[in-house]
Amino acid sequence: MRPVGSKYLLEDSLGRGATGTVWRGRVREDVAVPGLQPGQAVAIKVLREELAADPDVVMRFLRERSVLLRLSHPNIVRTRDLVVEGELLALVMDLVEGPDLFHYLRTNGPLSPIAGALLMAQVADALAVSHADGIVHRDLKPANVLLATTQSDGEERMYPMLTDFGIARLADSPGITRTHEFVGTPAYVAPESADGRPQTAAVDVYGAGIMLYELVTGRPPFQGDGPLAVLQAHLAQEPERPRTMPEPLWTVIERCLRKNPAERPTAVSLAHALRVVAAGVGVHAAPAAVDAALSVGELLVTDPALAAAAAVAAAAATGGADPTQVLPTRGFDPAAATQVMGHAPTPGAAEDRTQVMGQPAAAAGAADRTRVMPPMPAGAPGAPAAPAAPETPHPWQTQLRAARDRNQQTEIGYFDPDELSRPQVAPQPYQAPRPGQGPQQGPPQGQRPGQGPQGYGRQPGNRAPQGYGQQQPPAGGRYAPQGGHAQRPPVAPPPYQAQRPGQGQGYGAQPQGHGQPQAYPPPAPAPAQAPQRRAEPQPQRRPEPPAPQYREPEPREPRRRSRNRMYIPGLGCLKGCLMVLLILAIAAVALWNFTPLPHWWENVQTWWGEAQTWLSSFSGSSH
Ligand SMILES: Nc1ncnc2c1ncn2[C@@H]1O[C@H](COP(=O)(O)OP(=O)(O)OP(=O)(O)O)[C@@H](O)[C@H]1O
Repeated sequence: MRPVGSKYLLEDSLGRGATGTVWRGRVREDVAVPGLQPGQAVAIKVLREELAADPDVVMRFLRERSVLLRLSHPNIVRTRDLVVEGELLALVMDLVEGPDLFHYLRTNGPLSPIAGALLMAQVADALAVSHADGIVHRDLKPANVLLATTQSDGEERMYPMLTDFGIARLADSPGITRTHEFVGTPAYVAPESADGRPQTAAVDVYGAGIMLYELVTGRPPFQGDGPLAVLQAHLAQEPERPRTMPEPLWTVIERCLRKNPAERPTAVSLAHALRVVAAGVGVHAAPAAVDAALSVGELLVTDPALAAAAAVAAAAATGGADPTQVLPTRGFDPAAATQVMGHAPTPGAAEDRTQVMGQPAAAAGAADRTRVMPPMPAGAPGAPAAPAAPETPHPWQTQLRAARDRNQQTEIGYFDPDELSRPQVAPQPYQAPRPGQGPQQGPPQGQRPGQGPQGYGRQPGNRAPQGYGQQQPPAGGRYAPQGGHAQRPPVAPPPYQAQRPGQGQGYGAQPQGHGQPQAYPPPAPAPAQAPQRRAEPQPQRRPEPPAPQYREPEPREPRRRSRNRMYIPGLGCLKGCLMVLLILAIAAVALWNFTPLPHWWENVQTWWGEAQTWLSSFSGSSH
């Protein structure tokens, strides 16, 4: 066991992320740590050496120590200690024995709308508490939600615990991420983060919206063939409502995914709204609950401070007001949050920001997991006309790339400066499933099967194309979110699914006339493109075989000679012969000296002499 600092021992590695390695550890038996028992098991995140070596990160680490330590909520993994010793920075956290949501989804597939809403309601609770304390998570994603287990009524139940609070902020050091870079996870990155605007609590709400979408559909709403395309989509594309998404849930998601941060709901109202949705979309929902769910939009309250800030920003854009005033000051400390983003609203940074904002930073984008975005290259659309200097990869980027190689969850976004000037292929919109095909079956258009980001595009084989009716509650019904929902029955499909004619077998299989009102009209049809394409099938043209082309025979490689300049023809053979002769000579000497051969030779000579004598005497007597 390796010691960490003077109080902890590392046991085994639990996993490695972009910012460090998480270890299962233990408090030393002979020390006292407030809130922890001697010998207690803990999780220790040892930050990467590059972070520990950065004075800016160390300073921030120390400065935020008290904030991180006091952040306490049932759905937040508690940080117990921060270790700063020599070249080592580590966070000591409560150990959560359970999978993270990323791996859970990969193994079990998407959640039902009710389970997804209830799970995210608890995540939103955690966000509300942290936002009230001035902490923006900034890297919300399934990998940062651990599923803890608790016993209730003799049954194991799972509930989410948000981890990695403040890590993205710690890692975002000017010394590590240069101008125009950010630490984040592209699939979950808010548009304002993507283009370098100040990041407020609204970035977490955006991340929550992406996660919610992913939880119930199995894939994030914005995808693309690479980081650039994904970030572009965040900035420019509107999310598509999947056909099977219940309307109230879609209302919530759509509001969270607004491009304008001021239009997103607060985390508090999000948590409340999600519980209302969960109560009103089930087949057994009471009519009043169904009505409440349909009016969920009214519960989603925006932050007036953000709205005011947006107004100031708009004024600044037109009249040149001080953009630093854009930041809201209520509820959390956005200035602090912004200052550590590497896009601080200092005059210099503001200049930088203008440059970044001109960039379709989507264009600078990334596809997944924690990623450090490289600086915006000169020559990109909107970039200042600066002399293009070849950039060597920042050590942090190299480290992150290595981390990506080790851990699928982490990717680094390098992009070729030329790539920015090339038009990006926008990801195809959500393609409606064919009749009889499940809403989530198969990857989106333009994506090969099994190619979905982090494998989410792939649906587990146990989910036939039957809509939510096929979706199991997590852990085979084990997941029962806290807060009075623990005893909910397994999720059943919402009424509208059961009553839709002409759908896959799952719909027909639902009991009819169960006394529930049809809560929601069928969702709006899928984008016009897809049905049109199906309704008017174009004659498929067979691709013409390529014309046979004459290919020059490749010149033969010159024969390789030995490095020995003196080449004697036949020397190889001669050497072999000499070797054989030598071996034969040695064998002959050995035979002569170490066998009775000389004696036999003497006998042979004697017999030969006798034979000659006998022959001569025989011939003499015959004459
Ligand atoms: N408190 C904890 N208790 C138990 N396991 C944990 C804890 N914190 C993290 N882990 C596990 O450690 C592994 C690495 O966590 P980490 O946060 O470094 O990874 P990540 O979120 O995938 O990476 P990153 O966000 O840096 O890209 C994950 O598999 C996670 O489940």
